[in-house]
Amino acid sequence: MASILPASNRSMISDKNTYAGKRFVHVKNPYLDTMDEDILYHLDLGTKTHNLPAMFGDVKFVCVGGSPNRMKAFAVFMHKELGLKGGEEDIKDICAGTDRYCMFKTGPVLSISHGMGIPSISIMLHELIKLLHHARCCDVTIIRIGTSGGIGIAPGSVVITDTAVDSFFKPRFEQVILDNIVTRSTELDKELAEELFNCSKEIPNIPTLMGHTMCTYDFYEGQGRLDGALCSFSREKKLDYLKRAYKAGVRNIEMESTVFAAMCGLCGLKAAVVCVTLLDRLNCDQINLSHDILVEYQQRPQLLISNFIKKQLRLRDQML
Ligand SMILES: O=P(O)(O)O[C@@H]1C[C@H](O)[C@@H](CO)O1
Ligand SMILES: O=c1cc[nH]c(=O)[nH]1
Repeated sequence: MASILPASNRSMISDKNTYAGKRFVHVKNPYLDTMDEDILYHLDLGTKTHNLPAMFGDVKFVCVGGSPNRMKAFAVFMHKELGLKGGEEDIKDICAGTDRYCMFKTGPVLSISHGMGIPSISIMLHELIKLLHHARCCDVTIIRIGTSGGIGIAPGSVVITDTAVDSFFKPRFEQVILDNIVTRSTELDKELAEELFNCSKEIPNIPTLMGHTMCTYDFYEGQGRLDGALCSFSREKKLDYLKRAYKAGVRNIEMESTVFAAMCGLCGLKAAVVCVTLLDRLNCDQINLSHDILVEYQQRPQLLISNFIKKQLRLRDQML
């Protein structure tokens, strides 16, 4: 594991990579220490080309989501909510040199898009975690704000994930490394999920619940949809699967939570997943919401997270 501390200080690091009460982001790769330069290719950033501690050292909250527009909208919203100087035009895409991901920073909040699915978010997370490590960030909370399909709950409900599970309803993420399958835990920060749930009680008219989130490798067959280009199962089999998922505690389905939980957990980031549901999969497969409703639903997790961040910052100020 690479360390940002001089060797003489390493005995002061606890198991959780804390130092003098601070929780640092850690990487678990001995080769990183031996590299003269680290190019974060898909973010268009690097340790020699950018002063990462100066650019990102104050980051305390990282919010990620699939869509670039949603993550830009979230950064603009946070900027206003935090009462920071300057307007929307000042919030620029830090990764503009690449069209793989978008990244916006406002005060201590970083907002990044990750595209769709496990491979896409995984590449982004490798580079983001290295970025936070190189920038010497500490006490970082990371939250995925996404969309999902609900099971047995009203569309527009917000699900705070207590456990991310795979398609077999198991709390694990299987990563193929060389020709081995490595199984990693998908445990999320329970305290953070509880805090978010308590925060949601202060926001009227947005039904919010805690439940398991199932993460799949595909939107269509992988989520038991009958409306893809391919479908090899019956309506009865689909409903039987989704009802078994519900019985196992699954309340929504998306495509990133297991790898997100696994990677953030291994690297010392406090992580949560908060997704709005766009439909009830027990009733339908197609998303037929109007544009306005879709936009409003996507703002629901943003509203909750912005309230949470403001609360945390107020608490921190009181403690200083
Ligand atoms: O964060 P988003 O809304 O992209 O999350 C879900 C899971 C997939 O990436 C995508 C499928 O529509 O939405
Ligand atoms: O049904 C849905 C809706 C959004 N995202 C998903 O992964 N599934």
